[in-house]
Amino acid sequence: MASESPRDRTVVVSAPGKVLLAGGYIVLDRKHTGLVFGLSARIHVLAQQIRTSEGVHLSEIVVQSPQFLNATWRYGYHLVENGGGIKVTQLQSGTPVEPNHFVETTLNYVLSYIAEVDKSQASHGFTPVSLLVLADNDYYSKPKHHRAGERPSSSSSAEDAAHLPPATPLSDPGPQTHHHPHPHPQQQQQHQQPAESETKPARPRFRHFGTTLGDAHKTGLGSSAAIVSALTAALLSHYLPPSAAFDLATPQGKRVLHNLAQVAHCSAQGKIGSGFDVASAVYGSCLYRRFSPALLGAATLPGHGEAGFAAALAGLVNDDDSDREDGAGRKWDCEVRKDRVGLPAGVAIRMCDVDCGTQTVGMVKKVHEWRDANPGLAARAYEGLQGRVDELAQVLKEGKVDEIGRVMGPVREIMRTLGRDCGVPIEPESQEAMLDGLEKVEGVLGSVVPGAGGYDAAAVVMRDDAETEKRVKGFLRQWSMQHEIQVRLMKVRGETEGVRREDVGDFKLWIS
Ligand SMILES: Nc1ncnc2c1ncn2[C@@H]1O[C@H](COP(=O)(O)OP(=O)(O)O)[C@@H](O)[C@H]1O
Ligand SMILES: C[C@@](O)(CCOP(=O)(O)OP(=O)(O)O)CC(=O)O
Repeated sequence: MASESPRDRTVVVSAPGKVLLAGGYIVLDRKHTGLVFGLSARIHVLAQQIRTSEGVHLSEIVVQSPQFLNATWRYGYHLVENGGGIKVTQLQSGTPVEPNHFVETTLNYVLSYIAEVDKSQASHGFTPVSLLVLADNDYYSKPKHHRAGERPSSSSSAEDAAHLPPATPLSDPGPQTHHHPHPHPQQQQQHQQPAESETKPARPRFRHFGTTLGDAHKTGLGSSAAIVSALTAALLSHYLPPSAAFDLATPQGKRVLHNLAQVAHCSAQGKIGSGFDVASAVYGSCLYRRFSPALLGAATLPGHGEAGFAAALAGLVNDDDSDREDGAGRKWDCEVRKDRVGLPAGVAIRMCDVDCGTQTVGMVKKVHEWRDANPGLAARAYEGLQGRVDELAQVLKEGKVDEIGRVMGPVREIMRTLGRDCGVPIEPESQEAMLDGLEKVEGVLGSVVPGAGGYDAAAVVMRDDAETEKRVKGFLRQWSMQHEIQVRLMKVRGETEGVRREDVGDFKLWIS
């Protein structure tokens, strides 16, 4: 008899989105740090064993995002020879499903790690698991017709989504159509509602976006880092037995999670960024110094599937060949300073989504070209920005509300100048004008273009009261009308906590 019932292994883990309030570009350099806040918008992953009828053997891993159309990814897996790790293969049947590269890569890395540290998983095979991804609503914009209190006028993709055919059970390996094997409770609720009900239905906690994931409009909160981190944590918590000592609540558990999620995220991205987004998904708000990029080079880690990959991955993630107790021999040399970050009481960091359709590609590449061509100038600009990052962190941490504006102004100025020097729109004129206007609204303490900058987002540090929120929304409404763009204040706000286990009871609707 199995010692654990399937229910025992059901876990829900969530990880927050991010906003790099100050330190864009300089944080790519280990000499410098960035001030990053976790966000209240989280991506949750519910892992539960798929229960099969007696005698039926399934070796599937099913990932579903029930907020999107055609978003069920089914995988088989096999052990690659010569210690190349576990490789998952997407199973297609019926309507083809677009691959989900971040999910697939995370499964490859995390299952390889688990099979390496717990050899019994490799010999017995992984028990079939369902992984449900539930993203807080602010990660994606609403479909246009739901904006500004409008009601949908006719049949639309969102409405179609609300009338999807009934669901097939998760354990059914039969042909797939574009509907969700796991029904969206919003759909279930819709069917249960009395037809004559004229009352506005309650806003669902996880709404259906009525589109495929590929067509969804992202609001730039760092969905890929949050999903990679939450999926990694859910898999580790679900599969590793207590004897393997993976515990998300401990510093060692967080370290393993952080290292593994960074490696998987970099691989899926196809580039090694600073990693501030994964660090804040795991640890929450912090002053972040990056890890040395060489850590993930071919000298440390063979490619996935290559001979020796699994053992090298486990060694790198566990970082267990460090020779000193204080960790000084550790390979992972990133720094996460949570003690340097805080927010004054009564002050909130809020995010604006700017829907302007302007893309900013290759900004990092251009900034680096400029930096390499102008080392002296660049070093001065980077040092100047570092000074302001530290000052801003200190003012926020020490609760000096009256000084926030004084220290945020120069952050904007340096970013704007950097953009002009490099010929990239870090704080383009349209954003400059909007932020100037926003900063005149009573209760707004400061604003910036977060992260790499560009046209599509703004972060506002403001007094956390209903009156200020009303004035800011009013300003943005007017600005949107006058400039024929859509700018809206999202509900999401800066929050300090990183990854966390959620109460499974809060997700009862989603448990099969
Ligand atoms: N709700 C979700 N369900 C499944 N996969 C998701 C979800 N949200 C994001 N992803 C994954 O993350 C990718 C988006 O990553 P990216 O373009 O880097 O966006 P971001 O800037 O938000 O991190 C998607 O293509 C998908 O692979
Ligand atoms: C330039 C950067 O320092 C900051 C980019 O921050 P964003 O928040 O703009 O990032 P994305 O969500 O990936 O678009 C690059 C980095 O640190 O990796």
